[in-house]
Amino acid sequence: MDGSTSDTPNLFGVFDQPAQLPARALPTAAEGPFAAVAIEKSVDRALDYAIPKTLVGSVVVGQRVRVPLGRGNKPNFGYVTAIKPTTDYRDPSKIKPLLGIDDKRVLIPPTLMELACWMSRYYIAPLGLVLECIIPSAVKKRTGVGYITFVQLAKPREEVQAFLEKAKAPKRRAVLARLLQLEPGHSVELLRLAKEAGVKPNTVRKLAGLGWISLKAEVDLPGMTADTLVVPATEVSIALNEDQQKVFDDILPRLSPPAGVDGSTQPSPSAGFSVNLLMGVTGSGKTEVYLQCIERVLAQGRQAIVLVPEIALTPQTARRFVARFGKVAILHSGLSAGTRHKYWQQIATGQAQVIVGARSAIFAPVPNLGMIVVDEEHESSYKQDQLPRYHGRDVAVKRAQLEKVPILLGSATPSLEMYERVRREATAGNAENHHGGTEARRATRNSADHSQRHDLKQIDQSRVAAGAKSSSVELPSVPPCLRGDSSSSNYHLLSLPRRVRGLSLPHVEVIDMKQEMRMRRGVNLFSQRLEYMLTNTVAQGHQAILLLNRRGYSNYVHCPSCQHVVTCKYCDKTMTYHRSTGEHTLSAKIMASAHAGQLHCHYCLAVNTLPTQCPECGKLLSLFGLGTQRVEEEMQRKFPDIKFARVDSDTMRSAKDYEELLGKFGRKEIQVMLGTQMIAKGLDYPNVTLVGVISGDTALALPDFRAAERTFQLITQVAGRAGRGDLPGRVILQTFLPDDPTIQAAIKQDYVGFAERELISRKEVGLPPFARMARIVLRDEEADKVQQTAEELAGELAIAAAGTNVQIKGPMPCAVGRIAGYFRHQIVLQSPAATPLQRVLASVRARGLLNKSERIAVDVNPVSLL
Ligand SMILES: Nc1ncnc2c1ncn2[C@@H]1O[C@H](COP(=O)(O)OP(=O)(O)OP(=O)(O)O)[C@@H](O)[C@H]1O
Ligand SMILES: [Zn+2]
Repeated sequence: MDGSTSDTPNLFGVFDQPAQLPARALPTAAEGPFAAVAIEKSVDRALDYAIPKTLVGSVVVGQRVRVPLGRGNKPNFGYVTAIKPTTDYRDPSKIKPLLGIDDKRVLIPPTLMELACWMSRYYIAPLGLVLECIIPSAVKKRTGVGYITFVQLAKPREEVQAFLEKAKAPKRRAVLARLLQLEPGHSVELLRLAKEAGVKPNTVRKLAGLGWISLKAEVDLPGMTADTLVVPATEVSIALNEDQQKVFDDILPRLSPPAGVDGSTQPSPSAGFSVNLLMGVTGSGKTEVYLQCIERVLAQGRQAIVLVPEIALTPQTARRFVARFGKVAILHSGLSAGTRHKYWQQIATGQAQVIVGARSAIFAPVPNLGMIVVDEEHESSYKQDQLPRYHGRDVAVKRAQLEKVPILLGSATPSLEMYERVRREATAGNAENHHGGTEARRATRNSADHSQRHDLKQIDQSRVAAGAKSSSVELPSVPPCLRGDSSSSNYHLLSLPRRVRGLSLPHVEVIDMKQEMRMRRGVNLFSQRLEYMLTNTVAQGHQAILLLNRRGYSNYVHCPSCQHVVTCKYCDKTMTYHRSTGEHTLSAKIMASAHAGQLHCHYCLAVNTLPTQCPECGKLLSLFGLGTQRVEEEMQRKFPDIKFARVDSDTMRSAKDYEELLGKFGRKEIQVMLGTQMIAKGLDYPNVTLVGVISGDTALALPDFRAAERTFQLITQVAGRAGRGDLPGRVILQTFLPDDPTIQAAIKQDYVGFAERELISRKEVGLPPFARMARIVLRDEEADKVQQTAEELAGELAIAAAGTNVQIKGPMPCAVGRIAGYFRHQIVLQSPAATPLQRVLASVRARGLLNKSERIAVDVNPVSLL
């Protein structure tokens, strides 16, 4: 970054009235300094502009500016990424001057600028687009900002004095006389001046037209920042239990501020960047550990950012932060533009101490970051599925590294990427620095015996903290500079192997649905066991959660005579039947004509009516496959007295709907919630004693190498909702594949066992986390054309990859070969290491072959391969 940022005006300086230069007939300016500007549009590089004399010193890195672009010199917005004395342009005389500063504030502080540049490189996204995504549009548009007009004399005091002596107009005299009372060079608010002079504001303004005074509009900062953010904290810390305390003590030294921040001169040897993966079973009190770590950081006058997968789905978690700290900004999608801007301003001034939000909260411009927490780090909703296709968790790790602060990642089911990396780096760090890795390992094993559920045999547990004898003590004898790359020793695996208050994990009972089908007549969505348990649970006044990870009624409309399956006209996907609300059907396998409802495509959102007969042979159609609507129907029929609610994106239109529903569930007005993965996350209701998984298999068959991982995570997470109060929890897991190893691991809630097995098979076939992957999806309305373009691009990639260990796979049609009328082909790049892969992509990008367009999407570290 350029040194010129050091004299950056206060982040909240006044907004400039944009300095205007005529757009046409731009003077050329060969002299420096120059500003490199990333245009908001998708120009894939920063362009140099000359800084006009009048603006030298005012233009700084991170500001939003106006620049001419293209032949017509059309004004465009962009962000200053660097100030430089010279330019690399071959003909500097052709360089255009910058038109003006749009906003005097530094919208992108230096570290965020660095982060943006990294994202642009890493995720193959134009820098301007990355910056666009970092700054909320309400901030750019300055929504809700009030202005105050200030008045100042524009002529020498003597001249004003002389004028006063002869002028007749009493009102003007009053105004000018008042201004003369000010200290030279000072200004006064227009409204106040008018009032004090006993004139109308307009009278004052007229004096500006006559040249006597100058007016200057300044942002009403007090109005912007003084607000309701401060809510009195109502909750006090809970005393940590032994496991939590061990984890906390382990992290504590890494939470200390760098030297000087708290007046100390000695830097703590472990302060700075560290990655801490907290592997804690469901209900083990991870959130309490986050809260107490954050408390420390706030006490040092620093701020914390907390990422949660989706605010709307985790209102309980968000509330706990507010209850504990008060000055918390919760960035949820329901904020008005004005509030969003206000929050941004409050964050930037350090008034908001804790920022809680979904992935984009990682861009909060906090002035003095102390730590980052990523809750449920395994969640795929951290990945953005449009440009820039970043992963919020990975960007968070990068930001922590740039800011030299610790990051705490928590999950009961860590992503294999994170787990493998932390385990590897922690071990490497230990082996390198300790020479005692094995010893530490032995010590860990001896004392880790209480964690029966975590089969620790196979992993190198050298850094699992809880239950271990402080195994991840930092290594004071080795000065930081000798530790080599920080990544070798800054990774820590921490664990909370037990639930709080001695509660046990719920018992999981597996029901083989094949057998169930043989035993009972007809199609039964609920096994006898689940029916029994449900009745029993409700009879005892307890509550239940039922999971079915598919919405709609039936995902498979099929003709039993000719085997025709109804697919979307625009996608290679079966249509899902959605019953109209209020409609009832009488049996699961029923004539289509008895149904009223529509066919929905979950890919392109197309909606059709359900055909009355098979379009191929004219016979009657059947409905196959489960959806939440169908389970709802069966609930109504079998348990007419149970008060239950269906929770999926069709019934929950807004965050408010969901909050209301959770409120009812909390007050026990609802006995059973039936829903998609929406209800699998973070819910903490002590009265829930039963969790039913209607079909454990829905995600297993997806053509994606993460299918097993997703299945394991989902089952374990939803199982974790049971038995969080004093009563033990039970889980009924229905499956057609009771012997599948993933289902087996899920039954035992054995994360380590699952992870180790899955990692071995990923390693064998060279899939992430043992390979870096990038996926390029091309699309076109014409099948031939997309194939041809894909082949050309694959050819170029192959040339760029020659002599490297980057494999180019494809082009091949995507698993979903057509979406919304577009044919889709993909090319997958894979390499054992990240760098060569990045190099290949960079070289092809530099030739303009990956430019942003509707027809090509580059996804680095994709989370889905459909
Ligand atoms: N030391 C403690 N003693 C007693 N109760 C605790 C303690 N720590 C946390 N709790 C309580 O236990 C419950 C579960 O804690 P928390 O929600 O933090 O678990 P978690 O690990 O984040 O769960 P999950 O991952 O399943 O969402 C909460 O109600 C919390 O208040
Ligand atoms: Zn479709």
